[in-house]
Amino acid sequence: LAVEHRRRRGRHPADGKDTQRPPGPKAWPVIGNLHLLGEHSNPFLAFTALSKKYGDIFSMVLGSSPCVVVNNYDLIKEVLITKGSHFGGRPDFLRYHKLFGGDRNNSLALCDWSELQKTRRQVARLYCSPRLSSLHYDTLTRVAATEVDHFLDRVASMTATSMKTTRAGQPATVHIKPLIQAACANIFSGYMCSTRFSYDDTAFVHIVRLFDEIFWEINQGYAVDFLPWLAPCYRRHMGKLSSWAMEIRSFILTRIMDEHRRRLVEGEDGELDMDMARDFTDALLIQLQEDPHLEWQHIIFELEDFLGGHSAVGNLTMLSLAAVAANPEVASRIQAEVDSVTGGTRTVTLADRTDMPYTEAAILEALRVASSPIVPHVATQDTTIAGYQVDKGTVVFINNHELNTGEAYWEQASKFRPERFLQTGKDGVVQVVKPAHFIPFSTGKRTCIGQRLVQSGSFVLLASLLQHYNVSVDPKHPVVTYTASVALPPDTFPLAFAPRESVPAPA
Ligand code: HEM
Repeated sequence: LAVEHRRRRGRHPADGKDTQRPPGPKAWPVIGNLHLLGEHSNPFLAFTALSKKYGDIFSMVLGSSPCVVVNNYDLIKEVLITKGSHFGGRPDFLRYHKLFGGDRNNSLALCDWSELQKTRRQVARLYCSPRLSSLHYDTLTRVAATEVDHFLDRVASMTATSMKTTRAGQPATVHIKPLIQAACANIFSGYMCSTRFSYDDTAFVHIVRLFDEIFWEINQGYAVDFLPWLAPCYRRHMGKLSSWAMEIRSFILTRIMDEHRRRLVEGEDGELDMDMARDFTDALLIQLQEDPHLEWQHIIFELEDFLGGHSAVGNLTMLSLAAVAANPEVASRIQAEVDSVTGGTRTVTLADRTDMPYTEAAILEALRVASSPIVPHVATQDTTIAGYQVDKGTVVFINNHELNTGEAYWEQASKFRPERFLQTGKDGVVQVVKPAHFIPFSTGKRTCIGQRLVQSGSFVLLASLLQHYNVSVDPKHPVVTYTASVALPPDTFPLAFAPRESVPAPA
């Protein structure tokens, strides 16, 4: 009752006048409005339905947590940009702590905003947002090219094996997702840690699988997030999360960190400086020496966090591939683009990306349709949105699903149409243009750091696959995707592959 009462009226933090809280459904004892989310297959569909009744900003109570949901672009901008500094916190979900050694502040994405996070973010940005034509971008291009060769070799052998059991002339059914995940993991570890693992290295394959399990897991919503007293019922589940994360950390320590430390820190007598950093891992170790506020566990978790980003890229690549397989005209246009850029004489590389706007647009379209959620923000002070009072500690949900799929924002929103992101300039050059309301990586002070890596990794894998194969949906294995999620389960649908004729053999 107290929550309900506080929710209805309050004092404006700045001027002390009575200010209205956003309208919203009446909360039940104990569960608040959680049941309303259960009425739809996905919370974002529930948000959109509730916004029709209560307006574009409304409040609700989940368990005992006061929440506000914003549903249009202007309100979203107010939260993320104009008042970004009022909404820099993250919710305190038990699962988030379990994944990061008992403290979610070990994770850059799930921590509350602080000076320490600002410093960690600066180094991460340098490596994880490599600028075009920078040395880091050159390294990424080289690493990705090496990986694509290994990847295509393995796809060729998987396709050949599958074809032995397929009728002549039929495409091969291939469970491609684990291989895509492994290739992405290698692009990330090659770029961030100067280390590549064999696809036959069972410990590596296992860790890639665990990362994918965690990515799927972190994209689910659980009642225990808002009803922490349910924790005893989730004990086994939480234990599983902790043990996955511990296994990953131990792999990173023994297979990556130890070598870097031996080479860099223990091998040097004098001062270390950033110029000596060969890669992101070195940079973290040097930062640890330089910054008294940083501790060993911070950099281990940071590396784990960023290496784990490969899972998101792999899932997006798989979704893009599935969307292209289901839309053969899109596949043909990508193939025409890649053939024209490479002249059919070499395998596509990351350097071709700027000349392949249609392929880039297809990946953006996959991102739009998938509509990956923006991590909830939390008000770090008493403040307002659109004049409504919002108390410190309120969880703010950003309904970007409406932004990505609403008819108000997109023509033929339900269709997969990459060309919606293309514009021909006066000089006749076709360019990728993103409307301002398209913010798949969010915007403002907590915007995604990994977007360049995302676009690079998914581009090079999607383009090289389509360069060498016609990919289609296997009628026996329909494509199943999930609303408002870029995540697919680790065991997901296979796709059908038929080698194209007259394309260059992988090096
Ligand atoms: C499909 C791929 C990805 C999508 C759609 C995506 C999207 C997002 C979104 C929506 C946020 C939340 C921003 C906010 O709360 O306002 C975020 C945060 C973040 N992302 Fe990504 N991301 C992807 C991949 C990656 C990768 C590959 C990395 C790292 C290599 C990464 C690193 C981060 C970090 C560190 C944050 C937290 C920033 C902060 O809270 O200060 N992301 N991402």
